[in-house]
Amino acid sequence: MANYSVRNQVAIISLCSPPVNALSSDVRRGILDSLKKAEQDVKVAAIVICGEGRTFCVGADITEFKSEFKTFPNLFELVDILESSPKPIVAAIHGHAFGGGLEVALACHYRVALSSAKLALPEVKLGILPGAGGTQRLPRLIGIDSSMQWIAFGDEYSAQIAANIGIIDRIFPSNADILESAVQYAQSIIGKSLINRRVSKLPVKDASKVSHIMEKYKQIVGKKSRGAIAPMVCLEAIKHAALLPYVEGMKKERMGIEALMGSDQSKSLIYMFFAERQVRNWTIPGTGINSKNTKPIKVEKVAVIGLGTMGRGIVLSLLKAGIKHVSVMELNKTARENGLLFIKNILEGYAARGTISETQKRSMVDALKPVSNFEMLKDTDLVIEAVFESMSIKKDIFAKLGQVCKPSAVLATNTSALDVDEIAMVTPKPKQVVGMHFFAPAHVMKLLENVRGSKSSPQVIATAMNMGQRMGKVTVLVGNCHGFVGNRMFRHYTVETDFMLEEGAYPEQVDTVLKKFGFAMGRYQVGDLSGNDIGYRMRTKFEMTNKQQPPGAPERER
Ligand SMILES: CCCCCC/C=C/CC(=O)SCCNC(=O)CCNC(=O)[C@H](O)C(C)(C)COP(=O)(O)OP(=O)(O)OC[C@H]1O[C@@H](n2cnc3c(N)ncnc32)[C@H](O)[C@@H]1OP(=O)(O)O
Repeated sequence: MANYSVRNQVAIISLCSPPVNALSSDVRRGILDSLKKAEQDVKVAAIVICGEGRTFCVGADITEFKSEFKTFPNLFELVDILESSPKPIVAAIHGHAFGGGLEVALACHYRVALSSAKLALPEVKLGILPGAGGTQRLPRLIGIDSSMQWIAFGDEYSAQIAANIGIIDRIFPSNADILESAVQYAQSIIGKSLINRRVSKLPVKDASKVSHIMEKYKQIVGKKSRGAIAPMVCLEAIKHAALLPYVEGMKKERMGIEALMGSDQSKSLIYMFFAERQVRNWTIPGTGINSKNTKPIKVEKVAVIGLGTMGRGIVLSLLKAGIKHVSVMELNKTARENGLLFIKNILEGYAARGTISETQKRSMVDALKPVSNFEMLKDTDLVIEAVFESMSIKKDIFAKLGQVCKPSAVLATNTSALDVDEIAMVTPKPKQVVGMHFFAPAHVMKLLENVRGSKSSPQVIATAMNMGQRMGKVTVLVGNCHGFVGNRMFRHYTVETDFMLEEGAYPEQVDTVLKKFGFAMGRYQVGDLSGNDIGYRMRTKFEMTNKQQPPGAPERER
């Protein structure tokens, strides 16, 4: 839905569809009806489109994709109607202008934004392309090169970056009133010609270089998005913006979206989008305890024990999450020095690439606190143990943590398969113990499996879940069983690939096929990265007939 009002010659069309103002058929209809009112009202000289609540607009309503093409106006039609309005339209952006939301803004004649706003055309992450003129308007505004960067990878950009390259006309401070600022801006452009403000009418500045730019992005996409169809279709559609008039380019864009919408890849990515959100709503089966009724413990000081492959990545994830005090404990001098050097080098790399500023890098390095004994962890809020996958070593560490840590401290183990309850029992407060199973490399991989022990308290679970979300991880709560969920799934995959080795394939041949199929890494590369010894230990424990597993051994042991 959209609300309509008029203030000092400016009509205000405010999208009102909580929580994120997705462009459902009702919202599109509401915009169109309001636009007609504004166009017919002789007292209205300019129009502002804004979003109510936390955001401008996150794009098409993904839940309505199936009927997207059927209802009038679809997004594709709406953007052209907006752009051809005889009265100037200003998009007032706060929060997010994503996907169709940004396409609506591109169809407006001016765009203003709060400095805190984020912009993106992330459709490629749903296996589709920006199907409402995004592939045709963006190149006319910022050129082919930048458009390919924005559209083929779907990343979000700050309003400031968008202003630097010409998408945003005016930035307001993050604490400004976006509507008030936009109305004033709209008043300042009343009476100005719209000739150069209709983006579809603009030429594409770097059109002559399209073949060269296309080749460059084909190479990058081929490497970065191996196996994905949508990025290549996006590049093709953008190429047409350089080669064809707008109307013809739009026909090509339409062919692209029709081919991608409903494809297996798109269906899977959309499933993943909703699944990633669904897991935030965790629950403890049969108890009524859930994410809505349980508060996490406040976590300011975190410690990581062990600076091997996993510990380093976990430390980096915590630093990136903005934790200002990260104690690191590694008793082996060489491992400690190597680990700290690795962390600092990665932070240097982020700063060099502009992912973080120099100031952020310095504050992350300052947050690192090497510690040499357990006593120094006594006021830590959350300890994440990430040492060698051995029950006896972990029990030894948790017994010590149980003695020195404050009673409210959450004690987490990064075990990938061991029994969290067995580890918890060596501490005086097993309810404080939980599993936090990261995947290597932990600063890159988005999945975090939090393991609920039989004694873990709801607050402790909420704290682990909250910390995972603070780190930007897709955080899933799972039960305590051998291999939890991730490794139980992975096991079936490894069994099949191992059969292939038995049948004569080399590990690198198996990996090559998997990577060609689209996997980021081959199965045997993953083994090398995580350590094949971990798999060996897990298999030994898994074995139903080995000495440790007499007949009748409990299910979790099997
Ligand atoms: C004939 C031509 C037809 C063309 C049609 C095709 C054109 C498509 C163009 C598009 O616009 S496709 C959609 C592009 N937009 C996106 O992909 C954005 C998706 N959303 C996000 O990435 C995030 O929501 C956000 C914008 C970064 C905000 O993140 P935040 O963490 O703040 O909120 P969430 O928890 O993710 O979302 C809250 C709530 O809203 C639901 N939701 C978000 N986006 C959409 C959406 N586009 N459609 C429907 N629902 C959406 C989300 O599922 C959450 O719901 P919940 O029930 O609270 O879990």
